[in-house]
Amino acid sequence: MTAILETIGLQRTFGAVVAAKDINVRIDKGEVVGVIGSNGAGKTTFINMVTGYLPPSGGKILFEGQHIVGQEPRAITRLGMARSFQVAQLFPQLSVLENVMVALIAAESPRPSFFAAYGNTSRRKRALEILDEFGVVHYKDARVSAVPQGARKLIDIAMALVSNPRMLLLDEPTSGVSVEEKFPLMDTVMAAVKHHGTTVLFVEHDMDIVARYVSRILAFYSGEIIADGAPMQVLSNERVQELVIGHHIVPSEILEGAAA
Ligand SMILES: Nc1ncnc2c1ncn2[C@@H]1O[C@H](COP(=O)(O)OP(=O)(O)OP(=O)(O)O)[C@@H](O)[C@H]1O
Repeated sequence: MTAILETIGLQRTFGAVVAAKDINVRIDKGEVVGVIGSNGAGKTTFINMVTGYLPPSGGKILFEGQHIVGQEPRAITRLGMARSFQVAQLFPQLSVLENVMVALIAAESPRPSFFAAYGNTSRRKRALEILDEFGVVHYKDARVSAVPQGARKLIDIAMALVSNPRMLLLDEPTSGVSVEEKFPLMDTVMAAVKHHGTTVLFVEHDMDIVARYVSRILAFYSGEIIADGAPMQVLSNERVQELVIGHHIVPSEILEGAAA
């Protein structure tokens, strides 16, 4: 079976800092992969390279078997790989619906025109559909700057999914979201990606979220993947507990997190 995403010998240095050291990963269609690691471990560097925002210093990246190193981020989006950012990338002065329509056009066209958003009923319909699916359609006419943080995150992720990508990368989807909002937010996102059959990879610091939503974990430390496997296996790995989580957790706590 062809992997949806494969990296071979992926490397990135910033001067003397090695942010990615020979990263070899293969992700199959339908997987939900969590990326964990302490600050500076190389998680965002990995996502930035895979989505075309940062050129690797060496190595290969294949999306559905096609080499994508050197392609622009927008070209990679059009191939079917979308992403969201740690801080939602929205136009604060535009309405929520306008933001989603801009995202749809950007995913469709090599040279998007903002004005192309208007007068196209099929795009408008699609944008409203995804806002409805994410439970935020009642904000459609609100300016993004007036929307609460949790809903803003959902809108950002809805924008990444609006073009029906086959793979979605999320950089800390629950960062800045309150404890009460984070599980409902992830439930909504996961229901949407399951419905669309989207393969997902997301960076997350919150181990409760990771334990509950992913089928596989990649643990990064100092530019390397130090563990790769099922959540139970990775979260109970001693090096991961020492270098990533910072404390010892027992398997029953992991199971509790997954079942909560
Ligand atoms: N543009 C840059 N210029 C110089 N060094 C960088 C740059 N981007 C990242 N680095 C360095 O590369 C290493 C990996 O950074 P990266 O942001 O990928 O880590 P991270 O795991 O995403 O951390 P965090 O959880 O804090 O977001 C760090 O040492 C960081 O300082």
